[in-house]
Amino acid sequence: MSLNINPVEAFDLVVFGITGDLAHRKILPALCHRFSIGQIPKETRIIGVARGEKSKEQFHAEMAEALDKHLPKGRCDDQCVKDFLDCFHYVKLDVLGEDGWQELKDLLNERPNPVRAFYLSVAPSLFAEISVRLGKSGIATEGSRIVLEKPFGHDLQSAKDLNARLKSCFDECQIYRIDHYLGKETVQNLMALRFANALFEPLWNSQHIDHVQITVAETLGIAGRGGYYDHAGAMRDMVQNHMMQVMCLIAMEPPARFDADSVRDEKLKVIKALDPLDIRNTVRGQYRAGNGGGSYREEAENPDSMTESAVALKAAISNWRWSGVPFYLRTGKRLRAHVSEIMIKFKEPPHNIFEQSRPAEGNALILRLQPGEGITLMMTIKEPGSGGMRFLRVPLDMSFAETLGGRTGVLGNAYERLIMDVIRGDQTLFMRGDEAEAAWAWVDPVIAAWQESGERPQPYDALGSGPEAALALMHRDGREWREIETEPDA
Ligand SMILES: NC(=O)C1=CN([C@@H]2O[C@H](COP(=O)(O)OP(=O)(O)OC[C@H]3O[C@@H](n4cnc5c(N)ncnc54)[C@H](OP(=O)(O)O)[C@@H]3O)[C@@H](O)[C@H]2O)C=CC1
Ligand SMILES: O=C1O[C@H](COP(=O)(O)O)[C@@H](O)[C@H](O)[C@H]1O
Repeated sequence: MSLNINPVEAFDLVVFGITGDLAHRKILPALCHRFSIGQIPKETRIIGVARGEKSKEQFHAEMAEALDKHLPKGRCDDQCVKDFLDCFHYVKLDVLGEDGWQELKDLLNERPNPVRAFYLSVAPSLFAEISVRLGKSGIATEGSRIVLEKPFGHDLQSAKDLNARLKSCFDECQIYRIDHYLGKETVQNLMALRFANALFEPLWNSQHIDHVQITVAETLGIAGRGGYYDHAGAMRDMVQNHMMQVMCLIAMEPPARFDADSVRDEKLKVIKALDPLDIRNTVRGQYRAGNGGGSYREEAENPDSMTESAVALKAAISNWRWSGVPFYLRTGKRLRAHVSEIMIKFKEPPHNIFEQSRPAEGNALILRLQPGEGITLMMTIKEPGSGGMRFLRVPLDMSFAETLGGRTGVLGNAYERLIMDVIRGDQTLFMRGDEAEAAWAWVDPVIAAWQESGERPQPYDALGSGPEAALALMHRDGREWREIETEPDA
């Protein structure tokens, strides 16, 4: 199969926070890979910004080291890395100070490329300050794009304040709020599955679907990120953004077109149709030492922490399509497997003609986000050779790696797709400001209720199955979570 990589025009990308973890682990490898496959022209300029003094040679050496560490082997040979580094410039600039801004402006204006983008890979507390400075100094020109990392605010009020400050300098069409889950192949495939196939859409409603499960389980803990995480917790870190975005893509009505506003309008309608979360339909957990793993509180260096490292909840969407179909969401750190998946559980056949042997369960459609991206349809078939009609549940399995062969290798991480979308000016896979606010409006009251309750999150064993109460959340509805298959962490 041939690769469909459309080259973009040369662009100028300023990365604030070029020395940071995210820039090294995700942004640089993403750009380097797209450069190596010829999508990014060599006239592109990548301008790194941070506070340290660095010579050009030192900066290039640091970037080369980061690539050596984080770029998957075989993605780009030495000559290609060398050519890629020729795109790099460095500006020493403390975004809270006055120095360096003019140098950045002069560099950008020296021989400007048609597209100018600013990637804010710095602490969220700096987002508003940087965007206002870019706007007021004229460094951000008409049509410039600004990319904001997550978290977008800490609650509804802070998200509104940030939106207001951003919009004082940028139009909404210039603002790209990253949610890297939207860049994952299977998440995009969810839209292809629903809207490029006629098969599923007629079944995609409360008449045929019993319930939906969304699982994001991680084996990683919070070591090294405790400062941020202990003030956030799983609800803010994962549910308000990634999981709600995935839920929206499952639940939204077909947009009229696959363009930014059509898709985002439909997602927003889903968020607005969510019933307020009842605290009794939520579970929060915090891992304790177990199975050789340390406790959350040790990792957070906060012996009294009340922050949740796991959440499970039952959501209800009050509209014609989804009335009576629960959406169960669960996420947690330090669980026994690293798995992200969606399960659409269909209802059992309405009438059983096999009176002696009823198939145990209805069909299930499973979309695996990671690892081993793919789609599985659980079917019921007749057990071969058995006397009479006895049934087996078997998978109709499609692994992207097997089906698409070499083509999946070229995809790289979710950031690649999203960064290239910024350069192309396509906002479809980015959150709009009103979506981010609506998502906060949904989770804020539960976070407040948890805090008011004064109750400790339920302890669960590190590297175990998660809080017991999450199982009970399902059992009391006569349902079960899909078993998480243990696979080595990616
Ligand atoms: N790391 C991750 O896995 C993820 C990160 N994010 C988000 O990405 C953003 C960056 O995170 P991360 O890379 O982990 O953070 P780091 O702390 O590793 O990096 C922060 C960067 O900001 C720079 N910086 C800090 N203060 C200033 C300043 N006053 N002026 C100029 N530059 C400054 C630092 O450079 P220096 O100190 O050299 O000046 C450094 O390059 C955050 O918003 C985070 O929430 C989102 C999802 C995942
Ligand atoms: O944004 C975040 O996502 C990661 C999980 O991302 P994944 O692509 O590895 O599934 C999570 O670990 C982190 O806490 C959160 O900030």
